[in-house]
Amino acid sequence: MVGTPPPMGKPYRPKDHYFQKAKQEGLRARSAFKVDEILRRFPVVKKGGVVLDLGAAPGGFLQILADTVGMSGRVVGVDIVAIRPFTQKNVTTAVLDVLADDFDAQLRALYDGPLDAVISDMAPKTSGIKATDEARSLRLAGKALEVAVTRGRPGSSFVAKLFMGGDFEEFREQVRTHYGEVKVVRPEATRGASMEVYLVGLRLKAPAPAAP
Ligand SMILES: C[S@@+](CC[C@H](N)C(=O)[O-])C[C@H]1O[C@@H](n2cnc3c(N)ncnc32)[C@H](O)[C@@H]1O
Repeated sequence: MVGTPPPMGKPYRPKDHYFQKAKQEGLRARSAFKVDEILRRFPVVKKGGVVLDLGAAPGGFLQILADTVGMSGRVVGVDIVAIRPFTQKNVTTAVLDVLADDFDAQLRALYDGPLDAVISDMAPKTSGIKATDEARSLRLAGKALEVAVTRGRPGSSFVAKLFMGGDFEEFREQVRTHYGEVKVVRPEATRGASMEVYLVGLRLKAPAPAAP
C-alpha cells in the first residue's frame, strides 16, 4: 500500500530544532525562544519590572521573563493548567481561567499593583474549524488586552498571540487606540505552517482625564 504523501510546505515536526535546543538549555518549552526574540527586538519590559504572563504553562516564557526582570522585578503567571513550581522567588503562579467571571478579582488577589507588561501566549483548544478557532483565539487576546489596559501603568507594554484571520485587522486597530506603537511579529521559532503571530503594543496611553 502506498502511504499518504507528506503535505506540501514545511512539515510539522514536533521535535524540531527549537525543541531540541530548549531541551539542551533546560527550558520548559520551545516557546521560550519566541518571547526571547520579542524581548530582544522590543523594549517590552526591563529589570525591576512587573509582568503578567497569561497562558503561562508549562513555563517557558516565565523562565525568560524571570531572568529579564531579575530579582528586583516580579513575574506572575497564570493558566488553566497547573504550572510546575518555580524555585525563583520573583515568580508567582496560579491556576486561573482568564475567561471566568471572577478572573479580575482572582488576579487582584494574586497581585494588586500596576503592571509594566501583560503578555499572553494563550491558545484555545483547536476545533479544526478555522473560523471557530480564530474567534476563540481573538476572545482570549481580547481579554488579555482588557487586562493590559485596566491594570497596566501608563507607558506599559502588551504582547498577545493570535491567529491571523478575519478580525485580525480590527483587533490591531483596537490595540492602536491604546498604545503609542503597535508591531506584528512572527518569531523565528514559530512552526512553519502556524497561522499565529504576536501583536506588540508599546507605551500604553494614559487614560483620558474625566470630563469636569
Ligand atoms: C502555547 S501554550 C503557552 C506556553 C507558554 N507560553 C510557555 O512558554 O510555556 C498556551 C496556553 O494557554 C492556556 N490557556 C488557554 N485558554 C486559557 C484560559 N482561558 N485561561 C488561561 N490560560 C489558558 C493553555 O492551557 C496553554 O497552557
